[in-house]
Amino acid sequence: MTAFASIADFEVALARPRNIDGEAQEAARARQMTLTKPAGSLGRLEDIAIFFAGWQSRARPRLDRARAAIFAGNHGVAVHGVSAFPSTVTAQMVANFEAGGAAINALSAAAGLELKIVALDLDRPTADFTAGPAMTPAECLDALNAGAAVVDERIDMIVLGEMGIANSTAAAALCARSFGGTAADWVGPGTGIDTEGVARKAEVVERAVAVHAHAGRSAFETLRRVGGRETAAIAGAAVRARQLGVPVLLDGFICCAAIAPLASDNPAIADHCIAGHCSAEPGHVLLLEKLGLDPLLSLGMRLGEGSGAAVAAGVVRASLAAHDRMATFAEAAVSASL
Ligand SMILES: O=C(O)c1ccc[n+]([C@@H]2O[C@H](COP(=O)([O-])O)[C@@H](O)[C@H]2O)c1
Ligand SMILES: Cc1cc2nc[nH]c2cc1C
Repeated sequence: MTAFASIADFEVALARPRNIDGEAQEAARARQMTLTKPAGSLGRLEDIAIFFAGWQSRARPRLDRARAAIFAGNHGVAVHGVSAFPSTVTAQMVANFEAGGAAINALSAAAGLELKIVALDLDRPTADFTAGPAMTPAECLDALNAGAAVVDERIDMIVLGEMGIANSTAAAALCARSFGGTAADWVGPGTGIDTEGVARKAEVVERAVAVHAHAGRSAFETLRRVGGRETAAIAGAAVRARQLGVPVLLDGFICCAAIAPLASDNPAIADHCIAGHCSAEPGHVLLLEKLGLDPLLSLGMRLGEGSGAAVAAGVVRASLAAHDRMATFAEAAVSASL
């Protein structure tokens, strides 16, 4: 069954998101105060446990089933020489994911995540968005639903990631259309293009913003005009996760750029999301600020494929383990104060 039967269905889900369970959140906050440590001494680990409690509606949240979903797509905009790699690498890397040889295979296994790879019509790249919309409405709705399909109510967390040659150009265009600023604010080296390449990329993004300036600015229109199938899928997965109360861990610049159009429609839409890390792609700092997200890690990573979020999943696991397994002052007969 598809999550979003129509564009209107998706728009309702975006406009009327589920709220956090304040009672579960309060119960988790109260439990934190009873654990054998000075209050607040586990820093952000305490906040993460309270956040998970609120979204999972459980005072002692769990991470028994956590899933990483990596979406892959190809991009017509690649014809402008905006990536250091050819588009054929997208399918080659998907084969590598499936064979178990990529960074995400090692990192998701290390973090105890179930890994799901979703290749989205790789032999049918999106249209070049400097000439017209990247996707038809039907194609974009299909991609949103492909994303939504990886989320179900039995999972305790969804980690989102992507793979797609040239998608850092699409990501920059999504950010520029969602949050304004100049193309130069949002472009960077991606897979490793040189200064000249970055300038070319900025021109491509500027042209895209101009070509679509007349069009509606809804999240759906932005996702379909200048995004890719994998970024639409990430947006669909995030909105579906919100409907089901499943916390989301976001990866790097491209993954967060998929949320930008949603947040420009509804600034509260990323409230159930945690940014796993801050990527080395320069636009990510500004994007995180616009999304109101404070990344868990900053390791200079810029790989994508969910890798930074998978590393951050280890921090989430640590947070929930401490919250669940620590003794209380009463249980351990430790004096709680002077
Ligand atoms: O996650 C990031 O912040 C990130 C930063 C730079 C590059 N990437 C990855 O590199 C690809 C996009 O880079 P490019 O140069 O082909 O646009 C895509 O497969 C992404 O997963 C990812
Ligand atoms: C090799 C390679 C691996 C990737 N993983 C995510 N994006 C990527 C881009 C390239 C080029």
